[in-house]
Amino acid sequence: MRRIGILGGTFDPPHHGHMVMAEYVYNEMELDEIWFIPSHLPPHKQKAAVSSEERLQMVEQAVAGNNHFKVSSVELDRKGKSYTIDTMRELTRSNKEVKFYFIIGGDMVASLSQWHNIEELGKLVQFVGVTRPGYDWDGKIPVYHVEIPLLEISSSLIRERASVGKSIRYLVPDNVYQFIKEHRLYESD
Ligand SMILES: Nc1ncnc2c1ncn2[C@@H]1O[C@H](COP(=O)(O)OP(=O)(O)OP(=O)(O)O)[C@@H](O)[C@H]1O
Ligand SMILES: O=C(O)c1ccc[n+]([C@@H]2O[C@H](COP(=O)([O-])O)[C@@H](O)[C@H]2O)c1
Repeated sequence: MRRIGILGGTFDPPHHGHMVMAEYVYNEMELDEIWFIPSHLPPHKQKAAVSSEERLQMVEQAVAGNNHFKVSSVELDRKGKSYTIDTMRELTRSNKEVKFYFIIGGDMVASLSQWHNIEELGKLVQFVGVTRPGYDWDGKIPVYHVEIPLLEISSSLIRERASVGKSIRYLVPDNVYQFIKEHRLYESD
């Protein structure tokens, strides 16, 4: 049975926090691949600042050169709100011989119980929470923990810095940095 990690996100833009968490979980959980899945409309967040197409292209740039990182456009193709249950129903139907691990940041672990159809989702995937040492979780849905070096990088930080003309170099993979500059993303008008 293949073991696939899923990293869903808005990726507005993708940054080194995403890359480190994906690589650590790949390594620590002995997975075969990690699939990055950009949301079309994030379920519990404001609409992304840039288009789905631009976010998809940035994620493709971010994973380029890593053979075990792949990108799936399943949520962008489905349109509408990107509930994880819909995505995982679709992926488990079309990948019978795969065990899926859904990777989330430590900040999301506590709100897991509010996810759409969480009971069913918990049967389709094994959740993996990427957390700081000592993070406690006593919810109903079991979550494996993988510790990563704490990286206080977020897409919001990057959007904020770019909008006031500050450098975002080294917060994102270099080709994502080049893409953002070329397309003048996140600049204020
Ligand atoms: N620096 C980080 N360390 C650990 N997990 C992270 C980090 N940044 C993002 N994540 C996790 O990656 C997943 C996708 O995140 P997302 O694309 O929404 O980026 P974000 O940086 O959290 O965005 P925003 O700042 O716009 O809210 C989520 O599960 C989130 O918790
Ligand atoms: O399905 C849900 O109810 C749900 C609620 C919150 C977040 N998620 C998923 O969690 C992933 C990270 O979310 P976000 O908001 O940080 O981009 C992304 O794949 C979302 O679709 C899913």
